[in-house]
Amino acid sequence: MMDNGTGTESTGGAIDYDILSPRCCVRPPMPWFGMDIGGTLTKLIYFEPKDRTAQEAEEEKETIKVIHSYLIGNVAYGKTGIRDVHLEMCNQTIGGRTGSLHFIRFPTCEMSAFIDLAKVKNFSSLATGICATGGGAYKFEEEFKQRVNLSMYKFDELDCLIKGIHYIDRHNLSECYYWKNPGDPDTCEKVPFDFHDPYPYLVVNVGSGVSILAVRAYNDYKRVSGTSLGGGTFFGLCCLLTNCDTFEEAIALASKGDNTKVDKRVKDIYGGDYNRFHLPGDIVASSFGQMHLKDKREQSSREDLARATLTTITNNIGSIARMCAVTEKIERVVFVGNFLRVNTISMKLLAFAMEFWSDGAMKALFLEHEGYFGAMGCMMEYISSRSGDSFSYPHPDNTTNDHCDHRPGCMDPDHHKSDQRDQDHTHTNGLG
Ligand SMILES: Nc1ncnc2c1ncn2[C@@H]1O[C@H](COP(=O)(O)OP(=O)(O)OP(=O)(O)O)[C@@H](O)[C@H]1O
Ligand SMILES: CC(C)(CO)[C@@H](O)C(=O)NCCC(=O)O
Repeated sequence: MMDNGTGTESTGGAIDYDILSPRCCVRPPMPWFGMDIGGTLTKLIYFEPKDRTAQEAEEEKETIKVIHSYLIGNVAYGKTGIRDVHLEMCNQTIGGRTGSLHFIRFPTCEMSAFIDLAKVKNFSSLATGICATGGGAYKFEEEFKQRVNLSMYKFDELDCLIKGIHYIDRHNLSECYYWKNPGDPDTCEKVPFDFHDPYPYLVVNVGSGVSILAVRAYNDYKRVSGTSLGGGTFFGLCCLLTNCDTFEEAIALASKGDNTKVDKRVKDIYGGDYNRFHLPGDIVASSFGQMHLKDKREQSSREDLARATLTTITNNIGSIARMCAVTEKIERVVFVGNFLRVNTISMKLLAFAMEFWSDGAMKALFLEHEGYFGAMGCMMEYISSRSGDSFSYPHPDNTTNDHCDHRPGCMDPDHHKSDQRDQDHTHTNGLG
């Protein structure tokens, strides 16, 4: 039997709830995390409750205090863990508790150090398990069990992705944006986009690999395609070609490079435009198409190679996304995933390509929390699954800040009883 941090004891895999505290009676005990263990990066969201009474704060277990001050007192953890402070979301009401969401990431190859940390911080005295999504939730399940006696509460990564997008978009007014005039460096600007009525839309999740989903309603999506040429390919090829070490370095190199020294453009082949099929001379006809020539190889710098790699991967993703959008008859395409982190080059390229190749019919949209939606959805799934129903995840159409008479981001069940009925109705063939 294990103490689960609520003052009750759990008798198996499931977490018990403190029935003595009405505020906690149907909610999992703190701390609340959502974790997305991806092929390259692990994303961790931590919910920091801000509504504790003085007595609750005092009675809080020492382990919770230690974990809390470690996470909130730092912005860097070890050599590679980072808290993205600029993404923090304050005044969020989730599962009846109000607090802040903190966004943390570290390379998945450091999972062993993370497990060590969970051991040192005595996490298993608080909970019998950890909720996780992404491939790593499966891959590392055994290791978590063996080394820290924590079970994995696993949730599907694409369910979590969609749920996370819906949650964060509804609770951060400036989440969604597009690039206006993406082809013109002088006038190009980031413009907020009202994603209030989003359906249907395509999600292109550019992580290590790429998954493309068509989302037709709150509880209706399918994975329509994918490609293994994703963010991992860019980063991997860039390391090989330029000997860079970090993603940030790869992007910095690309920002100073010129892909036309590496690629073959239409005008390198035609001497100008290929008018009959409306192919302007400036577009890439063949990625890396000049690199069979020794002198061109010698003239191309690390920066040029990084830029060409970024352009190649980005254009390929844009092209597949556009074909999926045509097939699915969808005009709004939302690009997410950490490949887009600090990567305005790719965002503008995608925005330009989508507009150009669709004659202005399609729009590329972007979200500020880029790679964190899976982890967010995971936290939502966890809270709703552990509370025995889905009260904490009401239908988003009824929970926008506009519709809620209560606090922004309010997800208090008492405030949304009628929303709940809507959701119960629609959830039967839901995402899960
Ligand atoms: N600090 C970073 N370290 C490594 N890669 C980074 C970093 N920042 C951005 N990236 C890019 O983000 C990609 C990973 O994105 P993301 O975290 O969305 O995917 P993932 O969950 O690891 O992968 P998958 O979903 O395919 O399992 C990397 O392949 C790289 O292109
Ligand atoms: C395998 C996943 C889903 C892991 O997140 C992702 O990396 C992906 O969608 N890769 C592309 C696989 C494909 O070729 O469809």
